[in-house]
Amino acid sequence: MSDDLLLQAENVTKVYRSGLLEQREPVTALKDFSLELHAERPQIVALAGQSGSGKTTAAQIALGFVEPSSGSIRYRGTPLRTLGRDARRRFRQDVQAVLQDPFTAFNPVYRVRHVFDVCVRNFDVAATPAEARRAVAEAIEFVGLEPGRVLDAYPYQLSGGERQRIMIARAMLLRPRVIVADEPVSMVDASIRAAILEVIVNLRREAGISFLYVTHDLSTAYHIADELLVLYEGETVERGDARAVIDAPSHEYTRRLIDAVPVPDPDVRWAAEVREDAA
Ligand SMILES: Nc1ncnc2c1ncn2[C@@H]1O[C@H](COP(=O)(O)OP(=O)(O)OP(=O)(O)O)[C@@H](O)[C@H]1O
Repeated sequence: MSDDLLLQAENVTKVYRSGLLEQREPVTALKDFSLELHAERPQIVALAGQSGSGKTTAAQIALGFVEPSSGSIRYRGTPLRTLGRDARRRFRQDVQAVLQDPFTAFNPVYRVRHVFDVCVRNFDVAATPAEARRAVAEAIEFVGLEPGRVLDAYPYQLSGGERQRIMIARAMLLRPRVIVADEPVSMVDASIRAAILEVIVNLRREAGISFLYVTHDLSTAYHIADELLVLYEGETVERGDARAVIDAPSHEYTRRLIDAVPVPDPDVRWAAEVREDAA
């Protein structure tokens, strides 16, 4: 196995079974799912599909939050299940999550500063407190916010888009190799969406961070993703270069997803420019 493989899902299937007291049929959320993210080749891989197609399940499995029913998920060649303490800690730092609703990631009683203090305390972020403060400020500036204002704010005093950017800055502070972003822009309006997608593209280009970008929206995948996987009822029905797949889909379901994209999209021209810049 190549050392270059940072994160690898191999024929992963997830079946949710009901609890002892419930009598529901088991649900196969993900079937034979495979994915490779390489350490030396940062990529934005989009995972698209309609609601219930298995995207979040795949993301949660990649993060180690959900156990596959079969198949394996490996971090630097070792199955997640068998990672030792130190390797698990590296995995926890290397593979970060940015989720759909950033509000749930904040503790409302603490100022935003607390999110970063916890990271600095628990992870290897900087050698000295002064260096840590500098790294926090740099991460916040990278996502287009002003450290002096946001660090002393309470989460409710920020907009949804600002909270989402704070979560990206938090992930960035840990210098991860992969960010799993599950619908990171679905709850923000179009102009903020454009700014957040630009941060994602810049992080790939400037910090070498790969993204597993979960979305139901093929238009954003078209503009920022290198590779696109389309899930339909848990099965991967398309896989390939994002633009090539969308320009010439081979599966009827992908064609329907493309038809569902609202046109004209005010983001389209902007996002095309971002992608060209990134190339
Ligand atoms: N914890 C769970 N227990 C039982 N079934 C689940 C669980 N989580 C997800 N499912 C089911 O698995 C299937 C895939 O769900 P999943 O959330 O992965 O899809 P999704 O594509 O992310 O959907 P959405 O876009 O609505 O979030 C759905 O049928 C869902 O109801």
